[in-house]
Formats: sequence, structure tokens, C-alpha cells
Amino acid sequence: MKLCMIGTGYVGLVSGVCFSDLGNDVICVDKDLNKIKNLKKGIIPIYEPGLDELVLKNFKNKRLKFSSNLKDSILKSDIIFICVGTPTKKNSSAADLSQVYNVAKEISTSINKFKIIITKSTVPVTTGDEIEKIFSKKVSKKLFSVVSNPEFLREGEAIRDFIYPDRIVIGTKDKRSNKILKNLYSPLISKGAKYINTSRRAAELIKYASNAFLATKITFINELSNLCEKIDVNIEDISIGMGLDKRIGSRFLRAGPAYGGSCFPKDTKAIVSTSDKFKTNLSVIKSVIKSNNNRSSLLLKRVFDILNNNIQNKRICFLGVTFKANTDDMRDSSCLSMIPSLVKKGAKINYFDPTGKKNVFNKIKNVTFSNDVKSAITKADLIIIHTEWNDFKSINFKKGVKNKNYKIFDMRNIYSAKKMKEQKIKYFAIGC
Ligand SMILES: NC(=O)c1ccc[n+]([C@@H]2O[C@H](COP(=O)([O-])OP(=O)(O)OC[C@H]3O[C@@H](n4cnc5c(N)ncnc54)[C@H](O)[C@@H]3O)[C@@H](O)[C@H]2O)c1
Ligand SMILES: O=c1ccn([C@@H]2O[C@H](COP(=O)(O)OP(=O)(O)O[C@H]3O[C@H](CO)[C@@H](O)[C@H](O)[C@H]3O)[C@@H](O)[C@H]2O)c(=O)[nH]1
Repeated sequence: MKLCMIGTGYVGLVSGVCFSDLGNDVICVDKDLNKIKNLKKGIIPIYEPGLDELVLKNFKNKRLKFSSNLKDSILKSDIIFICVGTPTKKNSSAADLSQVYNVAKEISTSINKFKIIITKSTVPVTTGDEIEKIFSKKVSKKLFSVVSNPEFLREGEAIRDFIYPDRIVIGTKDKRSNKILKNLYSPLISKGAKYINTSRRAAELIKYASNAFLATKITFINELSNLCEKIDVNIEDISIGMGLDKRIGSRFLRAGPAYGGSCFPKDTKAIVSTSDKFKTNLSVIKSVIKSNNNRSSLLLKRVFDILNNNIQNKRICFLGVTFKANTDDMRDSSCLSMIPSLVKKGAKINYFDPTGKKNVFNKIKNVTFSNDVKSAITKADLIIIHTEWNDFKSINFKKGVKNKNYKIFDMRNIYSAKKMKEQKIKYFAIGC
């Protein structure tokens, strides 16, 4: 099949590369000329394990192409995936769909034969209806079909998630499009992915409902961890005990800092906005958003307690600044609010991140970047493990930290509290 991915962010790039690796001809298009220029040279704009090799392989065998010419790419393709951003609007919590509608308008002027137009971007329910209206103004109904096919990949695990998804959701009532798409996804279906054909509106909602449910699960365990801290119970025991119940499941029950990233914060807000629009009340999700917004203040309070409210001139080292491991994405990372708050209280921050993110806090005084773990921790009064990178899982703190009275606050519970106690390290974790 000839495919065109519009937008070379995480979704457009990863799914485009994977589709080409499955044997399709794929053109990845972006209006960002610099991105396309770099991609053609093999420079990948995101940190995603394994992506560079796949890009190189499929670019060399010519199944994968990069272009900034949208019109030409549309004309050459049978299936067009809209993969542009849907961030939160500046003045409300609704999704800003301007990128999606602009692209839809552009595509609608270049339809020369039957094409399937797919929203892979996360879009609120009824967006497909609006796109269909845009097309109907320019093109005969016989020449297009608008389908919702939400993407469920996670950053850092994107290739594996794309190739081995739990399910593929196709929202369309058009039998012809469904048949073509089932065939496109057949290599993944044969590897065990469940294929669901549903209505377009249902497909749009499945995506938001899934993200909101996962955010709820995390918030649930985060709140329980607050209780555990007061009653001498370890939250890890609770997660294991609950997770073994197959109806609950063990995943997304890791307590930690506020959830972040480019999806959960914006998508929980957007689904609430949709429910408001249709005059219903998603009160559980509203409360999840509120609890998550409050989480960083709660953890900062814990930091103050650990340092006996004596923050002035304390050297605090952050290990990891991205919103989770194996990505260089800083979008809605909880440390973006925590670090400036600590600096305001008089702390001196240094941080290390394996992705080498040197310039994140360069506008803030008293925040410096360290080149490696060793130099980051050596003079620290408090080490905060903010991101669960493998690089941080076997540090010899006893040898590495020169300051005798140092403390560790492990926000990801990657060390055993018991072993730390045995080594007489002043160790604090989440929910214990
Ligand atoms: N990031 C993820 O892991 C993930 C996972 C699943 C779903 N999603 C959803 O997928 C969508 C894309 O997310 P992302 O993180 O990949 O986005 P992104 O914002 O990182 O990238 C979007 C890209 O689209 C390009 N673009 C915008 N308008 C364009 C136009 N008119 N023509 C050509 N290119 C254009 C931009 O230049 C940019 O490179 C969002 O709706 C998001 O919610 C993201
Ligand atoms: O047990 C857990 C699991 C995750 N998180 C946090 O939750 C956030 C999101 O993590 P994750 O879901 O792994 O990353 P994303 O790449 O944002 O992926 C989510 O958002 C994508 C965009 O919509 C979806 O496609 C994915 O299915 C969905 O998992 C991060 O801050 C994690 O640290 C926890 O605190 N505890």
C-alpha cells in the first residue's frame, strides 16, 4: 500500500517507519523544513530506542521517504494518516484542533482518486464528522472515506508497542475502508493484535477513555501511597497484592511523581471538556486531574520534611528530568514545576539526564547540569531520583557521595528501602 503520514512527531514518524518496515511504501511529510532536511540525512528528531536503525534501513531500501511537499505526497498515496499535534487550547482545557483542520483542508484540495483519510492524532469525539464536512465541500463522497484509527504507543516503547499492540481500533462504517485497513494491519493481527471495527465516534472516544483510565489508575495508587506513608505500610506491597487480581492487573500501579508527558495531562483535560460540551459530568476524571495537579506540591512538602525545613543553600541533585525513562520528552514533566519552586526557596540544584538535556533550566539561576551521575551526586545534600532510567538503578552511593550527611529521595522506588537501611543510608521513597 502507498501511505502518507502527515506530521513527523512521535506518532507520524514511528508508525510511518514501522509501516514501511512491514513492506508498505511510506512518505512522511512535515511542514517543518528543518526536520525533513535532517531526517533525509538520518538525523532523528526524537530519542526513541531502536528508531534510528529502522529509519536508516527503510530509507536505504527506498520504502521510506521524507517530504515537505504535502500536495505531491497526497497525490501519490492511497491512505493518508493525519498525525499532527492536538495540544490543549491556550484559553481553555479543550483540544486545539487547528493543526488537524488545516491539514484536512489542504488534503481536500488534492484528491484525484479514492483515498482513506485517517485521524491517528488523538481527536475529540465528532472531529471525524467535522473533517467529513470539510471534504464534502470540495470532493465527491465517492472519492474519500474518513476513518478514526487512534494510536496507543508509549514513548520509549514506541516500536514494540506499534508492532505488538493489544488492539487495533478502526472507526468506520465503510466496508471498503475496513477491508483495506484490516489487510494493512494483517501482519500485526497475525502476531496476536485484536482488531476492532467500530463506529468512528466510538473509536475517537476509546482513545480518550483509555488514557483517562490509565491516569486514574496511577492517581489512585499515588493517593494510596500518601496513606501508606502515615501507617508504616509499603505501597509496593499494595501494588503487588492488588495487581495479582487479574480484574485489576499489575500495570500502571507504580506510585511516583505526578504523571506527565504529552498525552495524559492534555487528554484528561480534553475528555472533561467534551463531557462539559455535551452537558454530562465526568467527575472521576475531574478529580484525577485535580489530584495530579496537587501531587508536585505534596512531594515538595515531603522534600522540605526530609531536609527538616532547612532548604536555604542546600545542594539538591536531580537524577533524570524527563517525564519518564527512555524518552527525551520534557512535556509536562513534574520537575518543570518542582525545580523552580525549590530554587525559589533557596536551594541550589544540579541535575543529570542520560539524554544530555543541558538547556532545560538555563533561564533559572542556581540550576546547573552535570555531565554524569558521578559528578552529579558527589557534593549533594539530597539526591532526588526523579526518572527511572536504568543508569540510576545500581549507583554506589556510599562511594560516590562525598558529603557524609546526604539523603536520598527515590521518587520512583527503584531501590529497596530495606537494603538502604542495612547500609545505613538515609533513604526516603514514595509510599513507605
Ligand atoms: N506522543 C505520543 O507518544 C503519542 C501517542 C499516541 C497518540 N498521540 C497523539 O498523536 C498526535 C501527534 O502527537 P506527537 O507527539 O507525534 O505530535 P508532535 O506535536 O510532536 O508532532 C506533530 C508534527 O506535525 C507537524 N505538522 C503540524 N501541522 C502540519 C501540516 N499542516 N503539515 C505537515 N506537518 C504538520 C509538526 O511540524 C510536528 O512535527 C497527538 O494528537 C497526540 O495526542 C501521541
Ligand atoms: O505505573 C505507572 C505508569 C506510568 N506512570 C507515569 O505516567 C506517565 C505516562 O507514562 P506512559 O503511559 O508510560 O507514557 P506515554 O508515552 O505518555 O503513553 C501514554 O500516552 C500515549 C499518548 O496518548 C498513549 O498512546 C499510551 O498508550 C499511554 O500509555 C509518566 O509520567 C509515567 O511516569 C506512573 O507514574 N506509574
